[in-house]
Order: sequence, then structure tokens, then C-alpha cells
Amino acid sequence: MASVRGLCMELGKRLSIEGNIAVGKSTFVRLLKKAFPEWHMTTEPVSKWQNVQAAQSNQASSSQSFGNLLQMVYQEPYRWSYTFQTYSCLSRLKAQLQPLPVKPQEFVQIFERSVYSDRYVFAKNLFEIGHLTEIEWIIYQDWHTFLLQAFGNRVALDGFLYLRASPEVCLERLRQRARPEEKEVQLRYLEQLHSQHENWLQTRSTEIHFENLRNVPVLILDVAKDFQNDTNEQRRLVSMVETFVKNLSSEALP
Ligand SMILES: Nc1ncnc2c1ncn2[C@@H]1O[C@H](COP(=O)(O)OP(=O)(O)O)[C@@H](O)[C@H]1O
Ligand SMILES: Nc1nc2c(ncn2[C@H]2C[C@H](O)[C@@H](COP(=O)(O)O)O2)c(=O)[nH]1
Repeated sequence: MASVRGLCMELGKRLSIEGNIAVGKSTFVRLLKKAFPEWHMTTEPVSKWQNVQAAQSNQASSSQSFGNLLQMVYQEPYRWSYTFQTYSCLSRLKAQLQPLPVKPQEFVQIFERSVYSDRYVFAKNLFEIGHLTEIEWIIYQDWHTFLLQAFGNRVALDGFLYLRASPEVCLERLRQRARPEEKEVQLRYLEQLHSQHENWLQTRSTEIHFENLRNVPVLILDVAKDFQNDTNEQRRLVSMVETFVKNLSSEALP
């Protein structure tokens, strides 16, 4: 069924790849891009968080960095978690609203994380572990709900690809990747984020505040195995995604 977004009738399908830190999302995006070159991939803007610049800065000052917010939030989570969530959610919202360079009537767009995991995984967890105060959490939810309701179908997703692996596997991969900002990340934090992902996407027990998000189909992909060098495993995962996307029906007409 076609869906209407903005003024055009489109048959596009928008999905988000979700999963714990270092589970393999970016690696999987590259694998999907190789398998489906016509799909549009939008990666998580981590580099923006590592090098915060003024939004509408002119050419002269555009290279000025105002700091590495990713490092700051890991070093002083009480001080910077709210600021980080506002910036990460804004960058995700911009990414999800960004029109495609060329939009054929039928297209597939894959985002790496979403404005939904920003809230239902990270911000929710930061409140629960005390790095967001109650008033910060209330304010975050207020503008998050207002913005997403205002943008409606333009930020709606047709499906989630949940890359699932144990916190221990993610920690191993996190250490292997050796991102400087993450050197103090402990297993406990990955266990908390794993639990948030499981409640949201596996048991679906997390309270959801958006009608069109509640029943979005989720494809759970077990990525504990090393698929980087295993073409059979790559084929298995890609085939699962291909079937899942084919069976997605774009959201019903409003
Ligand atoms: N299936 C896998 N098996 C083994 N290592 C993996 C796998 N997927 C990713 N990696 C490695 O784990 C690290 C994190 O992967 P990455 O794709 O950056 O994760 P994410 O984007 O989820 O943070 C990288 O060093 C990557 O090479
Ligand atoms: N506090 C938050 N941290 C976040 C959020 N989204 C991502 N991140 C961190 C986690 C990693 O250190 C890094 C990139 O994530 P990967 O899973 O791609 O490694 O950014 C967030 O919303 N809040």
C-alpha cells in the first residue's frame, strides 16, 4: 500500500538499524550497501558529536570546534548527558528529515539508529541510572513528543533491524575498535543498554508514546557470529533483510 509523506505519493520504505554500542551496525550498513547499492544509507553522525561546530557558521569559522561532546559525556555524564541527548536527537532528526538526493517512487532508506532509540534506549537509560535528573527527563520527553508529533509521518519508520549480541560480545568489539572516548566504558553500561534494547524491541514492554511506532515490525538479527569474514553468514543475514523489506507494507494511508 502506498504511503503519503509530504505532498507526494511514495512507495518508500524507511528502516533503522538498532543495537548496542559496537554490536556491528556500521559494519552491517557497509554489508547491506554492497548487497543493495541502490539503497540509501544514513550513518550515525558520531563525527559531529566528536567535533561540535556552530550550525550555520560561515566559511571562515566553519572549522572552529567547540569540543568533543562524546568525550565530554563519557568523562562527566552528570554534567553533559542532557546536552548530549539534545544534540544527538537533533542530529538524528535532521538526518531523518533530510530529503534523498534523488527519490525514485520506490526506495529503501536505512538509518543507523533513530530519534526513537535516542529516547527509548539512551535517554531513558541515563535517567534510570541517574545521569539525567528528573526535571531533565521530563523536559526531554516534552520536546521529543512535541517535535515528533509535529513532524508526523516524515519521521515515521516502516521497520527496525535489531542487531543483537550479548553485552560481552559488544564489549569485546568495543575494545577491538578502540575508540578513544570509550576506553572507560564498562560491561555494566552495555548490560543496561542491552536491557533497554530488549525491552523496546524484543519483549516490547517499553512504554511507547507514538501510535505509529507501537506496531512497527522488528527483524531480530543475531550477529554474535563473526560475519565480517564469513560469506555464508553474510548471505544468511542479507537474505533475511531482503525478505523482511519485501514483506514490509508501507504505513497505511493516514
Ligand atoms: N560480526 C562481527 N564479528 C566480529 N567483529 C565485528 C563484527 N561486526 C563488527 N565487528 C567489529 O566490531 C567493532 C565495532 O563494529 P561497528 O560496526 O563499528 O559497530 P557499531 O557501528 O554498532 O558501533 C569493529 O572493530 C568491527 O570491525
Ligand atoms: N549518551 C549517549 N551516547 C550515545 C547515543 N547514541 C550513541 N551514543 C554513543 C555510543 C557510542 O560511544 C557512540 C557511537 O555509537 P555506536 O553504537 O555507533 O558505537 O556514541 C545517545 O543517544 N546517547
